[in-house]
Amino acid sequence: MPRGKRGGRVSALEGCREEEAPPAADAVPSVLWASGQQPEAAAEQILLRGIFEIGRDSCDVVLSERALRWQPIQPERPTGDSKYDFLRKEEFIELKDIFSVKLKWRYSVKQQKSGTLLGITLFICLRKEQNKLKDSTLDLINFSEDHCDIWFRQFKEILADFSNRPKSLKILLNPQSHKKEATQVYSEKVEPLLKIAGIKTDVTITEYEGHALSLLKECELQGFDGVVCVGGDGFASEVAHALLLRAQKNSRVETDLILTPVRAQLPLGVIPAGSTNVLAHSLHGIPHVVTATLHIIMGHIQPVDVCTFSTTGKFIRFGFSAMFGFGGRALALAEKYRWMSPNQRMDFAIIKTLAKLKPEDCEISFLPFNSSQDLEERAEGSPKSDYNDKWQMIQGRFLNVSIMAIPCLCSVAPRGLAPNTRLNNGSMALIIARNTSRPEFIKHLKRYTSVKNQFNFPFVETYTVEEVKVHPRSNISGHNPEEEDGPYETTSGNSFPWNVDGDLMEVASEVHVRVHPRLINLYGGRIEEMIPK
Ligand SMILES: Nc1ncnc2c1ncn2[C@@H]1O[C@H](COP(=O)(O)OP(=O)(O)OP(=O)(O)O)[C@@H](O)[C@H]1O
Repeated sequence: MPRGKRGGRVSALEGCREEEAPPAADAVPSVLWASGQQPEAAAEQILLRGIFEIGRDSCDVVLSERALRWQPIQPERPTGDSKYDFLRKEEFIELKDIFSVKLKWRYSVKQQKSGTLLGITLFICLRKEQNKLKDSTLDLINFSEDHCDIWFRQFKEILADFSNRPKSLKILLNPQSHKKEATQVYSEKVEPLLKIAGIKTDVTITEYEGHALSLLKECELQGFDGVVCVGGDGFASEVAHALLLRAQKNSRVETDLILTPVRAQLPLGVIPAGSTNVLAHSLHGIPHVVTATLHIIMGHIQPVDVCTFSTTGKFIRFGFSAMFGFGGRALALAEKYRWMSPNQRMDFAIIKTLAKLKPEDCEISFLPFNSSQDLEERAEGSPKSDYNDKWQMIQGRFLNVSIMAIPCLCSVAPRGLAPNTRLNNGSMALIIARNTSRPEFIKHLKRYTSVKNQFNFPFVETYTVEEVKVHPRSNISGHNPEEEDGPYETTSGNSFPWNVDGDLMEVASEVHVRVHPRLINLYGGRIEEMIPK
């Protein structure tokens, strides 16, 4: 059986083009695989066994149902010599970590069409520290076309069995996100990986605010396995809202007042390319483009809780988190300074809103989380029996009210704005900051950046809830047209600004927020599983 020359590392060949197998990231540090939990080899059926050169060694390679294992071939040694056993240490990768396979060819300048087969390249998803995923390659070198063909077809078959992985995606890209880098992020980091994985894409670059919403109302999504948005939180929230609205319309759910929404039909992938990437950060534990892309490619799915926002019996929108009071006012003010860079205008608005800090006089009623009810039942919209009489009410003057269905991890709050909630535990965190002095409130805000408990202040209360109604008791503090750049201005007269996933929502009266367990599937890994213990 012809084999590659010893020591002839393929990536080191000069003057050659390797077309079929483009170089992905750096080669896999094999020690990483070996240190993982090895799948039980003995019990597995062997699919193929053969010899390939891996790295600089000729290896005995075994492909079984769950893993690919290899061991350098060593000359016979006297038995019982532990030193040589160590040298023969087996390495492996699990098949579930492979996302593509290509034949590796060498083309010289003269060989434009038919090149020389060098072997097979496997594209692998590696788990790194801090929840990061990274793409890598493993070259299996063998010059025999027949040999490689058998292995190549076997790998293709294995990959085809991962039916949860998307084959075709609708991509929506906001070119205006953050510093307008979403297009570059997509073409440089996302598209090459999707191509290697053989995923078909249909890309729409949005042209105006609300474009994604109107497009997803009408466009044909048959044939797509998922939708992916490239942008920030406002954009991701718009796309999630659009997918959920579409699902209600398809199921003929009355959208004037959505009580028990149906789940979105397609999963959504979120590529972080905005000024705030709270959703992607909460989903993946890190706002990292390659990690987000690999979760999509690998078909990792997370069902995630979603809130509905309504007022006076009318549905407004879907969303993942909201802030009323300080958070809403700061966003409303930042929106007036769109000409500034995103970070600049938000910093400026926060400082200005702090300078004019004012409590909101309101009544907050909430339904505490009923942990005894089955989440699956709730997700299916089963009635809540007599639990409705458990509503509680608090009133007073509040500086900020946060209502969050997801942990809201972000760079300024590494533990999350709502560290006690999970992506899909069927509850929301209600965090209330009562009126206090400005220095005390600032101290509370600063705590978010540290690992200390940001809620350990006498004026802060936290609840785990299923529903919340925020009812401002007077409208006086609403719109104040006299105050040219005051923090209370809204664009629609006497209304109160809310910050819903970084988007401004202006509502004049009571807002009713309800959480709906696992309403949308998002591409992402389980953070709890991913954080090393
Ligand atoms: N082509 C476009 N032009 C202007 N706005 C757009 C366009 N496409 C989408 N949008 C809107 O831009 C808003 C903000 O986008 P996104 O969240 O991606 O960026 P961001 O930089 O994180 O935003 P923000 O500056 O609000 O934090 C979204 O609400 C979205 O509807």
